Amino acid sequence: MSSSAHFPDPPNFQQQSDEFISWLEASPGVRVNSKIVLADLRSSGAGRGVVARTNIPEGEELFSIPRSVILTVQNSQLKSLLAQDIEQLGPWLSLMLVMLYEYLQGPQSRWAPYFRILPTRFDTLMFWSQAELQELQGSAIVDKIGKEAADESILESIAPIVRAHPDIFPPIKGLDSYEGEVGTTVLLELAHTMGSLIMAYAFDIEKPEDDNEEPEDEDENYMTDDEDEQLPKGMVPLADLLNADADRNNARLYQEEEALVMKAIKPIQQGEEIFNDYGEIPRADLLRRYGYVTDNYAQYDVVEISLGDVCQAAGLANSDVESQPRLQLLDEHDLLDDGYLVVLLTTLTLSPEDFEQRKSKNKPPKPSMDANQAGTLAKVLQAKLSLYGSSLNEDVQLLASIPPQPALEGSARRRRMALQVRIGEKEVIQAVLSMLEPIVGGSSLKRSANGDSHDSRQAKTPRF
Ligand SMILES: C[S@@+](CC[C@H](N)C(=O)[O-])C[C@H]1O[C@@H](n2cnc3c(N)ncnc32)[C@H](O)[C@@H]1O
Repeated sequence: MSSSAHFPDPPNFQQQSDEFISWLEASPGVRVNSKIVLADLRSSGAGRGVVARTNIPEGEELFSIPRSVILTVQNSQLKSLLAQDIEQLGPWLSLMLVMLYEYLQGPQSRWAPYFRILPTRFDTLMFWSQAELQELQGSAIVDKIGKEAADESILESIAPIVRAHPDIFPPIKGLDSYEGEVGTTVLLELAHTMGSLIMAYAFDIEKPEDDNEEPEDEDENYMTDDEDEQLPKGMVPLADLLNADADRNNARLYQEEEALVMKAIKPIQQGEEIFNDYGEIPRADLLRRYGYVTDNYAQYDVVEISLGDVCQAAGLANSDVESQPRLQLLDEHDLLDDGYLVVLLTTLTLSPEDFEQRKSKNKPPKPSMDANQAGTLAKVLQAKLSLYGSSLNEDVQLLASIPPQPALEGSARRRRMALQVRIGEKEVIQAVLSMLEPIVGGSSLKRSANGDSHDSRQAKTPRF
């Protein structure tokens, strides 16, 4: 993670980096280009990162990690120690169990020098207290954290295996067992640490023969339900020490037959940081998955609108498809999914006569955005704005009074990041309200529910 407090032994930071690189380079088949260095970027709040020592041309290999060096279910000894097939737990939980095992092996683990440089504390939302999460009140991200579901999965699938094999999963120092209240709390903490490492560091590992196939787009949650569909995950040493930037990324990991190879995808200048890409994700998701926020990603911020939000603004009693004929009509035509907001608004704002006509022909209306639909959407957005505990103007002023992120620790850092997320989402809302205003006409949109005049912030391109 970003700041020094997230690393277990900050005074030995550089030494641990050096030991890690020595260990890696001594592993059979590993190649590390001498033009790169593992750098200490704590002063800019980015933990470790990889930097170019000299100019690197486009296409040059930066490092190559044989598949046998990746921390995976396949490569760990654990599978030979347990009778059951741990792969059946799915990609998340199986790797979590394997990482728990390797972590508890301490210096005996094949990956011990790797574990020593991985963070043990996280700013991902899974670790925020209720009071800290309060700062994100109004943001849809709070409902995506999935802490309770993750706890349940760990207790159901991981805990019984760990508890049944104290020889394989020894209790950490000072603990008798992973039974009872204290044991369970410690086990959950350890499992979440591994889960968070997987979320922020692991790669989906394609099978060699799948080289040309695009990996599935998943990972929405900390642990998703459709695990059968997912690729196995693995911790790829060094590849996961690249920080990320959606615009400035200059390297990519290629999954080859025998090894995973990081290559420059642009010419890289001496002293430049080498970035991977986590994709164009909103800052709320950056915070949830990776525990940091950067202004570069402000352009990807979104505001999420649920079916329920739209139905409520349109005056429907509920958003139950069975009991709402208008929703039923859309559902029959597969138009209730994401991406059909305008046709939803059009259907919900049809007059009763027009709707009856459409229904009798079993034909949804063509999407349109006149004053009616725009007014309903504006209502949705104003209702969203009213959910946040503060106005955009208040947030902007507050942010201006707080020091930049690298100077902050703990709750202060989290508060600042939540503020950035809130501001981003409210700016999207305000930008859309501004676009709707000429369509709706009149003065109904002049002022948002929180008292922000929305003509001040129009830089954002709204995305839904
Ligand atoms: C895959 S790791 C990268 C290595 C990490 N910096 C470290 O020291 O272990 C991902 C984590 O690095 C941090 N990170 C990645 N990209 C960043 C960036 N552009 N700025 C700041 N921190 C970043 C976040 O804490 C994220 O969870």
